[in-house]
Amino acid sequence: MKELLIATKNKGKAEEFKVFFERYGIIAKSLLDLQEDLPDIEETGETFEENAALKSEGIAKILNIPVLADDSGLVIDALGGKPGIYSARYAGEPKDDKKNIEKVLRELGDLPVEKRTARFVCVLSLSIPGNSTIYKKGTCEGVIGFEEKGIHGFGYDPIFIPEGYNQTLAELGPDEKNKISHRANAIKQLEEWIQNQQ
Ligand SMILES: O=c1nc[nH]c2c1ncn2[C@H]1C[C@H](O)[C@@H](COP(=O)(O)OP(=O)(O)OP(=O)(O)O)O1
Ligand SMILES: [Mg+2]
Repeated sequence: MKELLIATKNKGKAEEFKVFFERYGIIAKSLLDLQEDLPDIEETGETFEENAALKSEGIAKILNIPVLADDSGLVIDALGGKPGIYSARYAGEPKDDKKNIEKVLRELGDLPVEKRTARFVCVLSLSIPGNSTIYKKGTCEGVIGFEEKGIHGFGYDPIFIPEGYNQTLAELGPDEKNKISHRANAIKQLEEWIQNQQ
């Protein structure tokens, strides 16, 4: 069975990647699975693509193996696209999902549902030593709810209601989320590459 390293320290993402890649007979390991503690990579880019590449190229260079990275975030129309690439640290350091959610809900206030449109964006970058990095993007459209609901998932899942549903991703749970999420859609784009590896 092949392995692929995902350059993430986010437990929620790592778990989703394990489930996705199992389908292809690939064991997805994250930085949390490694013995050595690799340096934290500063996400100083101005786009999801730049930040993903900083992570995948940075780790691929250190270990000299193929590395996949995920840079993702929540783009809210009424906030001019914020928190966007700043989603993880929207309410400041250290990153805190609960504080980030509270800040978003505070900023949206009682805006009506038709003005609460948003999308999750996921950019995957795959860096194979000696090759140029490839990028795949996935999105998931929805609206921001009025309060936190549900216990599954991570990040902004308790306030994100995907299009066509009336529950948050945190209420829907992993099986449903993994069919429709931005990350699932980005991974579908990677399928062709994966199939060529086997
Ligand atoms: O499916 C998702 N469900 C809920 N929230 C999500 C999702 N996907 C991204 N998000 C939020 C979490 C975090 O606030 C930011 C990602 O920031 P991002 O820098 O890509 O990830 P991170 O710092 O948590 O881990 P790492 O950089 O080690 O991969 O967007
Ligand atoms: Mg990050």
